[in-house]
Parts: sequence; C-alpha cells; structure tokens
Amino acid sequence: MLKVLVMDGVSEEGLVPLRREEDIEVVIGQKMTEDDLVQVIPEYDALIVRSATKVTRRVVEAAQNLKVIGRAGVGVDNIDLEAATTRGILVVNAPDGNTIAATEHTIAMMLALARNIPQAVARLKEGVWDKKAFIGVELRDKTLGIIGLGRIGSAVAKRAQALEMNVIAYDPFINEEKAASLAVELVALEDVYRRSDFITVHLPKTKESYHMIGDEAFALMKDGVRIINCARGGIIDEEALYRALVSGKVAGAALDVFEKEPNTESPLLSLPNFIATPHLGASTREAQLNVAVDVSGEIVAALRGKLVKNTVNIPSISPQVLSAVRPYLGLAEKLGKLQAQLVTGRIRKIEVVYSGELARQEVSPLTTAVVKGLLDPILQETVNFVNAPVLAKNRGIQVFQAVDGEAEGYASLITVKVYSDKAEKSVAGTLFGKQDPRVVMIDGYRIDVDPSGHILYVPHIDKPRIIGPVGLLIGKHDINIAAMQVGRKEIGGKAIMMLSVDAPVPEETLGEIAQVDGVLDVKMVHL
Ligand SMILES: NC(=O)C1=CN([C@@H]2O[C@H](COP(=O)(O)OP(=O)(O)OC[C@H]3O[C@@H](n4cnc5c(N)ncnc54)[C@H](O)[C@@H]3O)[C@@H](O)[C@H]2O)C=CC1
Ligand SMILES: O=C(O)C(=O)COP(=O)(O)O
Repeated sequence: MLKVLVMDGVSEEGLVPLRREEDIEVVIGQKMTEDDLVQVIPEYDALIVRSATKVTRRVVEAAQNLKVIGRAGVGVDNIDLEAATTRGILVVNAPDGNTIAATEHTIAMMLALARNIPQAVARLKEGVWDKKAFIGVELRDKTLGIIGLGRIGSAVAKRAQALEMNVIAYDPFINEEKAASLAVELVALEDVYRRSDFITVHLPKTKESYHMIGDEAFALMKDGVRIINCARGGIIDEEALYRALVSGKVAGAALDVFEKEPNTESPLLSLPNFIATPHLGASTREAQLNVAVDVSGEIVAALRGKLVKNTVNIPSISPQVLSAVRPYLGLAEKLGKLQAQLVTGRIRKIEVVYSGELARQEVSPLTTAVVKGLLDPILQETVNFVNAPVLAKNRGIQVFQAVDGEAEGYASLITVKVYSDKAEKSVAGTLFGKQDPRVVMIDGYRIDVDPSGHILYVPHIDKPRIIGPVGLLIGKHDINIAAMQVGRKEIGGKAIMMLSVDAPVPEETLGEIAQVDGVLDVKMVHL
C-alpha cells in the first residue's frame, strides 16, 4: 500500500484522483509541529501541502519513503527544494488552478479600498450609520500600475480594463508584443510609481523583489496612491508602508500576504486606511478544487513513474537520455543562471552551443536546463524542466541549440550566448574530471571559476592599481575572498575579474568599487 499524507485543509472533493486508486491510502493530517511531522513522515510515499506546512530540510531528511511532494497552489517557498532535489524527491505544484481566485481577490481588494467597504461594515456593526466618513473614489479613468504581468497580473489587467481603468505595467521579462496583445502599456518601474493611482504587485518574492516597494518607491508615487499586495509578503516593506499610510502619502493599502504569517500583531492592523485578509487569495471552492485535482493527478502519475507536467525541481525525461547528460545538468543550469544576472536589457534570443563529446549526445535536456536557470531567478516559483521552453516562448525569447566540434581543448564545452535589446553576452563552461563544474570563458576571456556561492564580476581596464583597491574595499567589510580570477586578451586592453566571496558584497561597496579608476562595471552574482 502507498500512503499519501494530505495537510493544510486541501479540498477533500479534489482528492478523487487519489482515492480511486486501490493501492493508495489517503491520510488527512491535522496541523503539526515540525517535530511531529519529522516523526510521522517516514511512513509516507507522498505529501500534499498548501502554504501553512513548512517542509523543511529536517522533514525532507527524515522522509525515508517519500517520492513526491505536491503543492496545491503556486508558491513553493515553504518547501526546501534543494533538500528535496538532493534526496531525489520530486516536487510538483498546481500553478494554473488558482489564477482566477487570486485575480478576483485582487479586484475585490481594489474595490474595497476605493470604497472603504471593510471600514464601513465595521462601523455599521458597531451601530453607527456613518454616511459622511466614507467618501470613496471611482476606478474609471484611474491608472492601475501592475508590477509583474504573468498569469495573475495579465488576468487582473483584463478585468481592470473592463472597469475602464488605464492599465500600465512593469515586467522586465515580458516583451512588448505580449503586453500589446493585452493592450497594456509597458513602462519603467519608476513610471509605474509616478503615474499610478492604484498599484498592485503580482510577482514572486525573489532577491530583487524583496522590499522593492519601500521609502524610496513611495517617495516617487503620487500623493494619495492606493496599494495592493495579493502576491507574497515582503515585496512591500511593511514598516515603510506604515509610515506612508500614517503620513497620508498612501491613501490606502490592502494586503493579503504578510512577511510573517500567520500575522495578527502587525502595527498596520491598527491603521484606519489599511485593510487586510489572512492569505485568502487562493481560497475559493473552485480554486481549491482545481489545485487539489491537479496535484492529486500529478501525485498518482509520479508514484506510477509516469510523465509529470508541473515538476518544479527535476526534469521529466527518459532515463536513458538523462543518464548520458545528467552530469552536465547542473552546469547547464548554472550557466543560464549566470547569464540571467550578467546580461542587461530585454532578452530576445538564447543560443546554446555544444562542443566536444557532448556534441554527439541528445542535448535538449541541457538546453532546457539552461533556459530554466535563466528564467529561474525571474520566475522563481514556477519554472521547471517541462515548462521552461514554453515560458521562454511566451515571453518572446527564441531558443536555439547547435553543435560545434571545436571544444577549445576541453573534453566537452557548453557555450551559452544571450542576445538582449541592449547587449550580447557569451559564457562557456565545462566539467573537470567529469564532475566539477567550471565557467571557463566569459565574452571570449579565459577564466576558471567554480560557479557556486557569491561571485563578484568586475570588467575593467587591464592596468595596475585595480585589483588591490577592489580587494581593499571588500576587505573593509570583513568579507573574505575565497578565490580570484582575472582574464584578459591583451596587455592594457579590457579584462575581467571574478572574485568568489564568502558573503554578498553590500550595495554601497559595489558603488564604491564602480568608482575605482579603470573599473568598467560591477555585478554581484549568486549561483
Ligand atoms: N495570495 C494568494 O493566495 C496567491 C498568491 N500567489 C502569488 O502570486 C504571484 C504571481 O503568481 P503568477 O501570476 O501565477 O506567477 P507568474 O510566474 O505567472 O508571474 C510572475 C510575473 O512576475 C514577473 N517578474 C518576476 N520578477 C520580477 C521583477 N523583479 N519585477 C517585475 N516583474 C517581475 C515575471 O516576469 C512574471 O511575468 C506569486 O508570488 C504567487 O505565489 C498566487 C496564487 C495565490
Ligand atoms: O498558490 C499560492 O502561491 C498561494 O499563495 C496560495 O496559498 P494557500 O494554498 O492558500 O496557502
């Protein structure tokens, strides 16, 4: 008998695909501590969660029989993906089933904000018929700024247009054609801040989006702007939001998600112009049914070793093809991830060239791994080996793969070239001893860098008094330099420096490094 543990109140009705399997036993679990889960998890072959249960490294490492973890929803930030991948446990999610629920919740929040509905209801229930205190604003002819024009952002745009709002959006990973097909004007982030009467965010929480809306962003906004977050807590800096609501800069805010959840203590909850819901975006009967059916079907497929659509961490490809290229998957993904952080502008084209022994293999899984690595920092929660090519296509990014016999002296070489509307960048990597990944070339400069951890990338002019000052600035912050590589083509020409550091170099130091005479650019890369 295979055993599946279902947590977090996943819709009972949606578990039908699991219940009809005679050799699968479904156990509905009650809220548990991490210790309790660690105790019970060894009996289970599969686990289904929403956002409440934290599937930590301890839980994953205690799981002796677990083959698959299903997320009945989009965000997998409560699951330790790295631990699951290391243990060979498949993680699947259900990214489509709750799009409409989250979209409609966003529109409900926007209308509730505009018309003070929660506050008026509360006053009425206190026995006060107060008609004067709650003068609202109309949505028609107002500008809605959407940050993140993916599944939910696009669906919000469509509904806001039906409310006769003027919709603008910022999403650096969506191309103009896609925005045009939605009749949405794509603008710079600052313009969303400057022009919008309402702002709503629909992007994952990533290093880039964490606290992206803080004091500086609020300062750029119109007086009396209204803000909605039904995506992830932490995208808006809650302390800065508090200040902006108290000063009146922001007329009203609606949050469905908080940086810390559950949350009943936030100072925001004491403000009259703040409304909130307890992470209800996906809580409709329909969405819960959809995601439970989707994830149950995926769990059955995974337990039977069949093709699984929405894998988050492991490719769904045939074992024979996989075994030939498996050692290179990690390298390919890292090369994509590196490109995502080095290239500037809107990406138009990715070209992956395989040389040496790899040129004779079925390399398409590696190309997918490159694309996954490239989109991952952007679409963190949803990119997987199955949908990465589709996501690239939907974003107007062309993906090409080619083979070339010349491996520059290496047994095999993967070269990833990325073309954006602003730049063209090439990185290449290989495996040393068939297992140690190395980046060996950037834009034609030979280097030898282990693609892991924090790496500082500093293109500069090849001349004295550059490496020393850069090292000093980093040392000033007590950050240890673990390795350093310099590549140049000719003496006195352009060169690149790659420094592996034990901790991220702070923003302010990056600014100081950029000022060093001869330094052309500086980027902190996380691999
Ligand atoms: N409140 C709730 O209950 C729910 C919350 N969510 C959350 O909503 C968010 C969006 O979900 P989907 O639309 O399904 O995801 P998606 O992956 O379809 O869309 C995300 C979009 O954000 C864009 N993006 C990524 N980084 C960006 C950045 N730094 N600046 C601007 N745009 C950026 C991407 O290009 C993409 O188009 C996720 O965080 C998800 O977890 C989803 C469902 C329910
Ligand atoms: O799907 C998502 O990303 C959500 O945020 C929904 O979370 P929930 O399943 O309601 O805990």
